[in-house]
Amino acid sequence: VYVFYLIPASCLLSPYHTSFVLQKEEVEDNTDANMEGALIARDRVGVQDFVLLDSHTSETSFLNNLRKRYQENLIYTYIGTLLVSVNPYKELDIYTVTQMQLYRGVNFFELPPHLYAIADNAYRVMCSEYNNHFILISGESGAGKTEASKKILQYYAVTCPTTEQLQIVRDRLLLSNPVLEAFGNAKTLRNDNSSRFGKYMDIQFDFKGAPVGGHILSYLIEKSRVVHQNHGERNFHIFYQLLEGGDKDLLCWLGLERNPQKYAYLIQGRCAKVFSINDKNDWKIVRKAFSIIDFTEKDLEHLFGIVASVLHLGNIQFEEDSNGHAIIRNGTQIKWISKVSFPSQVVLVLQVLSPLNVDLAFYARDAVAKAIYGRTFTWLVNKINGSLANKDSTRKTVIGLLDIYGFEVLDTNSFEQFCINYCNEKLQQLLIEMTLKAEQEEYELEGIEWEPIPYFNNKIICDLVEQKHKGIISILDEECLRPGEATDLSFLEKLEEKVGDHAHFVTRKLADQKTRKSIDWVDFRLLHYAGEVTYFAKLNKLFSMSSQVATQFKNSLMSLIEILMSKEPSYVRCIKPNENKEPGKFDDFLIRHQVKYLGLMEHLRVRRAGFAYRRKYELFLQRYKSLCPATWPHWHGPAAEGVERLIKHLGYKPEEYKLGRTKIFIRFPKTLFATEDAFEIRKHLLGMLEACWRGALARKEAKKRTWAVQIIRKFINGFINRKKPLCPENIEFVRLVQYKYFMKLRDHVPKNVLDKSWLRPPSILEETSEMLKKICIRNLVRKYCRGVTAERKVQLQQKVVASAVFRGKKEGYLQSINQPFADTRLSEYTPNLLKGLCQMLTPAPCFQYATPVVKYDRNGFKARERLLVLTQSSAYVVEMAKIKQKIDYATLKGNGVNWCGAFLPISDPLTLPLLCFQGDVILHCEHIFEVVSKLCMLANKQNLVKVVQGR
Ligand SMILES: Nc1ncnc2c1ncn2[C@@H]1O[C@H](COP(=O)(O)OP(=O)(O)OP(=O)(O)O)[C@@H](O)[C@H]1O
Repeated sequence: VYVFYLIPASCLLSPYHTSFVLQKEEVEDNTDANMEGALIARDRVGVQDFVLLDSHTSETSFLNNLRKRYQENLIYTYIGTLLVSVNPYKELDIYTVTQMQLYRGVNFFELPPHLYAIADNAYRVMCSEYNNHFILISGESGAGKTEASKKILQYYAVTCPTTEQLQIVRDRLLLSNPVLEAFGNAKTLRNDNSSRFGKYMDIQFDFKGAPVGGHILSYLIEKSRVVHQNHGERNFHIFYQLLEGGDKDLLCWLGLERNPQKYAYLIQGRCAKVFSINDKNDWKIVRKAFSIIDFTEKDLEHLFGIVASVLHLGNIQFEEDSNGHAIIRNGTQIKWISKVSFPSQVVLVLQVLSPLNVDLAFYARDAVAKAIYGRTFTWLVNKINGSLANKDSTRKTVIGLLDIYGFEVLDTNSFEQFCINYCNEKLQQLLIEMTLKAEQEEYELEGIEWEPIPYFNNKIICDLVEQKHKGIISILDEECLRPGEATDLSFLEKLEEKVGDHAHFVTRKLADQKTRKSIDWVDFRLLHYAGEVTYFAKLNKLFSMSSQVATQFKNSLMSLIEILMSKEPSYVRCIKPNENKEPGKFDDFLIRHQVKYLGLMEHLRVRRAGFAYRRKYELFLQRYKSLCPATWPHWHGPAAEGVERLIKHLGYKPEEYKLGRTKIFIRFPKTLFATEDAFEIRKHLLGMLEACWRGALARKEAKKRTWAVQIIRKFINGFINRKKPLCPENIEFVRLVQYKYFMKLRDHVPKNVLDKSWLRPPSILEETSEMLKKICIRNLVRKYCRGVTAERKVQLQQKVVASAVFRGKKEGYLQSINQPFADTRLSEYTPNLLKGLCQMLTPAPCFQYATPVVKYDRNGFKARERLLVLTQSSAYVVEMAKIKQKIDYATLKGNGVNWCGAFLPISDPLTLPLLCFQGDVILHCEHIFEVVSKLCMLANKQNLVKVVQGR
């Protein structure tokens, strides 16, 4: 089938050939096309893109569409180029390598929504425009963010070009995940493998689009989990993995016991066995991953030493001495800590005697444990970055994957929720700016007048949180740094004083009568873009630390936003369908809540405010051209004009669309749906006609020649044999005939150069078939020539010369064809002569060939035994060791070597071949075809040979 590409462009001018090329594509992608067809057919549930929902978009219709699709296992839906994903909580067969190949390099909207389409689109644009991208994946805990980012990474690992060397990078990128998950993930009530940190990962690609390196940034690891876990939750996985999977010697060296129940930091949540977690197995995976991402045994010794130190720290108990100061009750843990963490010098912190009371001593112990773990996590990320780093300084493009906690609203929202929600507020702001910017840029690019889009800009809330001197974080800083004691009330008062008149800030004092009851005296409420959240502003000893963390977090968020701003965005919004991790259960209330907090309605409004649908003219025309006689089957002018004719024919009203430079913009989904419906009906009718035709053929085979069959056959034959397609329906049949022929031809192409068979084409394909035949034969000949050995090539060259000299001129030539020419005939020479020859040819004048001959005198009667020796430049007639005659090839002129069968010296003279040099030297030899061919080749004078027949 690939041979079809060899057809010269000029052939494509005829409509037949154009449709043949289209047909070819269908043939070539047959399997995928079928699969694609099946997929599309399956995905006719609701709308694949929310922008196509009925114009009065409500949260309810949004939810209905999401539910309808979810119940059919269609977990992905677009809002324009944003992907909404609902966690299926079960394995779906949509992540296979075949699926990856299906989405690879395919236009974004051509296939049903999928993560792979998002990944592929970012990758393709990156490769073609050589720019940077990021994919922002957000959603609440358990919604499927981490799974999504892993699937995208796998997609790149499978579909991007790679070399053996690059496979190491690829493996490191993939295997950094289990290590980070071991140290940064934990079982929570909402998710058995919950990421307790925000992650941004850059994948770097070289100019060929191969992944060559990476870099990870981590945000806000939840350190508090190290010392405390809520009921039913666990500490970070690594602690359990080490205890369950670590071998006996390692645990012994670390002073650890296998039973997690022995460690105070591991039993806070009283979490029973988790069935979805296999710590022992995960330990093996993590250990293997460590070796691939370049961790040495020394690194691991330090790392596990620190993990063990944290566990020992948690078991330290204090008691009061006579001065009311805390003293350590039992020194065992300290000894172990000093042993296993010695290389990291963690122990120094603890060995300082500190005059604290018991409460503060416990607090300090936990603070140290958290700090150690936090720093270890940062070290781990840096170390992984070292192994992913690409040292080569050539320019790379990147795709960043941002897996970050979504908006969080709990019963009690503390400082942590404040940071998380602030982060989401910033990311929403980024999304608005980038979407609107992109929208505006597209309008400008397309030459369409900018229409203001009504939307809520959440910049006002971001400012409320982060503005210098006036924002909540600055006020928190000031309050903690000022002299005197800061309390929750003094902080709240400061807030009321500085931001009290802000429309998105409320406290109990500022609230109206109705809302006052719902806010406590120590609370403040922010009206986020996604909804209201009431924060608990209780100040405690941790507060001053929170202030530093908030500022740090603000700064790292600013630099993250800067990183993202320089890249092209793609968005994935993950939704958790129910609280019980149950497949198939769609909890309306919970999902409505997320739709709101993920800002999906807001995004939809922004996306729909202008035009619901836009598509390149070529693609639009390609899909709908069959709906207008002027554009079907082929439109030969510019696509934009074709689309104009098409929509005029379809009766589009001016307010329903706009025509840009390269795209058509359709304002309302209903306009598009009407077009799509018409297209479907048309396709259906064509399908029926085709089925009818196929049925007729089948009946023909069964020899049931009914009246209907005959009519249809007549009809088909009529236009197949006609040179021009008359109407759109005809062309469908022509394409079918072409398809059938090419499919059959594919199985019947000649297998070798001697195979002369060729499938007879229908008359409309004669010209194409002739070209294909020529191409095919040329290819077979080329293939044959490539398989010829050097020796065989020399033989063939000699045979070609022999043919040129003797074919049709000399009897016996045809019989000799299959006898190979010898390299030389010296073996037939007598030993005495051979000896003489060796003497004579010292030094050798580039000896090429020798054969015994019989020399006759000019009268042709006296015969003498001689040797004919051919060298590079001359022929010698040799007797014993004496050169009797030397004939330079250069001296041979017209009729230089004549052939004659005239002499009759020996028993059956008519068959005896004689060689005559310019009439002077007359030789008789057995292998005349061989001798003359070699002579001609050496003398390079094949045209001087004359074959003389008769006397
Ligand atoms: N596409 C999917 N197919 C099948 N199961 C999935 C898919 N996405 C998520 N899950 C299931 O849901 C669980 C939670 O997903 P995941 O850990 O990705 O959530 P998350 O949004 O990253 O949560 P967190 O914020 O707590 O880290 C997974 O362990 C897996 O069992």
